[in-house]
Amino acid sequence: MNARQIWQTAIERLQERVQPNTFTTWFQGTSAYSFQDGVFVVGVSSTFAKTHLERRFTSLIHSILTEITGMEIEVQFIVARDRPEPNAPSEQLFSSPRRLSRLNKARTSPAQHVRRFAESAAAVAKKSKASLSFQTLGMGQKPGTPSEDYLLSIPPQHSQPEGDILAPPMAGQAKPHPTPSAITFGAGGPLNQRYTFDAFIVGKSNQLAHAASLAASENPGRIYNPLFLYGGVGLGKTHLLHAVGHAGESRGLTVLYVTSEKFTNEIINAIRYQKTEEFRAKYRQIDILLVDDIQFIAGKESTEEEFFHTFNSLHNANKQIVVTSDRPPKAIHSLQDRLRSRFEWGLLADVQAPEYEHRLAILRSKTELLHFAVPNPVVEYVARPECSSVRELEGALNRVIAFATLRNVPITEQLAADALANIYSNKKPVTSGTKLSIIEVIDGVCRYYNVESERIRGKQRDRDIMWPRQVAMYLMREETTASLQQIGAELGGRDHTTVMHGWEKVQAEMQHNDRVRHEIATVLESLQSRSY
Ligand SMILES: Nc1ncnc2c1ncn2[C@@H]1O[C@H](COP(=O)(O)OP(=O)(O)OP(=O)(O)O)[C@@H](O)[C@H]1O
Repeated sequence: MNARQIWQTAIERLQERVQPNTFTTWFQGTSAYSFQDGVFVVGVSSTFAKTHLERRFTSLIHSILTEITGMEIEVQFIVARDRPEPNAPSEQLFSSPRRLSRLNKARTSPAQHVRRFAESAAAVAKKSKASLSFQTLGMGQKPGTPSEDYLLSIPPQHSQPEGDILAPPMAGQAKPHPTPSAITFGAGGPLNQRYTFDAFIVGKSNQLAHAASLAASENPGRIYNPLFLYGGVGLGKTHLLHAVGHAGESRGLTVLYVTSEKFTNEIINAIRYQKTEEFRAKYRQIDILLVDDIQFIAGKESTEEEFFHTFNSLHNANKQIVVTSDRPPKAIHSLQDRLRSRFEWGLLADVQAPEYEHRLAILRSKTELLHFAVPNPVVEYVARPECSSVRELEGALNRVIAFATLRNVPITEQLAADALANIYSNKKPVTSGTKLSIIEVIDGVCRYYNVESERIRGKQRDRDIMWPRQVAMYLMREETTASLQQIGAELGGRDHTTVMHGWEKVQAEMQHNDRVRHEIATVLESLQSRSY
């Protein structure tokens, strides 16, 4: 793997671990600058971005790069315009046998691996799709006392295959021009082996989604087509999507799983290199199309257009379509009506946060899968209400087990309390930064745009006040713990859908406009520097 490929993989993992808008703000426009002698240099577009990335994301990037390469990596950032010839040395890095052997020597020792896992566990505990797998403990293992083999057997994270997503170019630099032949429309993402129906624990919160997914997998294209699964983060939508895929594959059907980002990138490249026919051929020969996070195609005209035609052609041929989203179609405001109505055509099934008993059942099943004897009081402790997403629950459990392993002590409630002290207190995880209050956001936005808070809260709809108001909505949703309703109430009694619309407007602008991205980052920076 050269530096660009490593960064491409890292970017995909970062996208899974940070909020979409955080990703857009801070990681779009970054690139692999160089990778030499264990030092990975990330090219960024401004000194401001460099400072912010260094402060907030160094440890996350470090742990992801270490996962990908299997080596301890030092991360540095450089404002890309400082040096004009990025990547030149890095391309040869892994092709040189001498370098390879040097790097192999630098490979992480088991002890380092254990330490690193413990360090990164805190970061991934809150939001991680890490698929850790664990070897069965040896016979005679004392219950509740995990062996170190457990940690040493942690494989690198489930990685996406090399896709056709190009590493994003640095700001101000010409986009890389792959030759058309370099663009491939291969298979979609791989299905995660762990995400099966058998491993999915059904409770009240996901009963409908589970039953519908099972039915769709047993009668693909015949009932519930499309199947639209929606709900909050980490609640099992992707798991169900993959489970449908596994069931389809086991019947010999052609299954394609794709994230909407990958779908979008394929379309962009297909249009750019006149490969739309190839693109269409690929998508129209499949039996089951699984698209994750469909909400991200909203507002992307060509992607929506192409998806619309793909949808129609598959649906007409009775091929199964299953999509996931973080919200129902009617709440995806910038989605074309014709797509919205097609999504509503089949079955909409939501997944909610699991209630306490359901969380207990999920945790018990996870401990069984991990072959770990975790005492009941500890399972009950981990199932505490603070962990409302299953991903968080998994992270918390992994962390408790890692703590016990590292210290070579039994898993007790006290140990769980120690392991989860940061997570189960009100502190936010390192990568999320400190949460702001909605008043701080209003004050900061007013200061930045030089407008009075009464106007932000008022009824005026002039352009000069609409934008700051929408920025306030966006930042309140992202940077505070307030609900949409609370934000609306604070902003002069507005409806939660208006807040959602404001958030989407800013989000969409940030995706297409560097200047806006920078502007929002600056407002946020000013807010955070005052709140520390
Ligand atoms: N009911 C369940 N039983 C067992 N495991 C579950 C269940 N729900 C979720 N999980 C596990 O929780 C983790 C997160 O689930 P998943 O990635 O499917 O969430 P998601 O809803 O797609 O989240 P996002 O919107 O962030 O993509 C996965 O490891 C998954 O296996």
